[in-house]
Amino acid sequence: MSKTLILDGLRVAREIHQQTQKRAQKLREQGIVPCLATVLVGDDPASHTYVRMKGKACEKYGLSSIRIQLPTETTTEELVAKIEELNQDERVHGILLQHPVPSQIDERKAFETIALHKDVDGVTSHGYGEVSMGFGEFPSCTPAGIMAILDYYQIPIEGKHAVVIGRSPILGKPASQLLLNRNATVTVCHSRTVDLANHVSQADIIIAAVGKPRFVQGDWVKPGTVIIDAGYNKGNIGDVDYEACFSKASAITPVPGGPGPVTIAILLKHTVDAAERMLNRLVYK
Ligand SMILES: Nc1nc(=O)c2c([nH]1)NC[C@@H]1CN(c3ccc(C(=O)N[C@@H](CCC(=O)O)C(=O)O)cc3)C=[N+]21
Repeated sequence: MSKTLILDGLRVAREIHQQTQKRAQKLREQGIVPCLATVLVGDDPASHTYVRMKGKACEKYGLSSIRIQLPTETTTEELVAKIEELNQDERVHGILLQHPVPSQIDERKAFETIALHKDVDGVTSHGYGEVSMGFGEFPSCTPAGIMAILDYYQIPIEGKHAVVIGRSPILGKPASQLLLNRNATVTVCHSRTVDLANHVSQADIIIAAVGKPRFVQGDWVKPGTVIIDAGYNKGNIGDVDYEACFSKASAITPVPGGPGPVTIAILLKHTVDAAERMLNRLVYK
């Protein structure tokens, strides 16, 4: 068997960040500081870590960020009001509401409140719909990051059979749409799928987005498959049994160091995209 290629998310992220940093610098010279607002409800430690990483990345690459921290007992109405305020705030170009929110909150309703032009995280149904139709500007960040990894390593997508495991609104479902728009043949598997292993064994590309540690087994995988592990379980463990799948795959993302860092790079890129668009509206209006 030939050697397995490790798809290095840090390398892909670095390249995206370099471009973002240049564009952010240009914007600053024109008097606009691209700004991401992050909203975190409650005190889940993992969510705190992710949000902190997003804020730090903004700082490092020349964006500003506003961090909104709301208590665990926040109501849907309070969260919606906060998001509406950020929609109105002209300094803010992108809004990220960290998923998951505490269970008393209607998360969908909160997501839907985000103004489309600030939905850099691709969580609104409007944004998702546009992305699915093939003209959306801000696909959700992990799916966009997955595509960036495949493209960076020039992995062919057209005509390939992609099996997406998971159908969540900001990961599996939009990932399947992006792959479909690139002319992959897409199978979407989920918790009610019958004979999952059989579906997975027919994949040329596997996107693991289930949220179960080391779920995808080596003996499900056809030799030569490209494996993208988009899982982020406790302790930085992916959704793929890495050791067992590595020997079968032609290429595989590690966790950490796979789609995670690229997700953040895409989020910042989208924020700069949104800021550039606001500037263009000011100039050409
Ligand atoms: N509205 C919303 N949008 C999201 O994009 C979103 C979200 N909610 N909720 C949680 C998930 C998870 N997520 C990750 C981002 C970066 C890493 C990442 O960079 N991980 C590093 C390691 C992290 C560490 O060092 O602790 C890596 O994989 O190499 C992981 C996971 C974004 N998410």
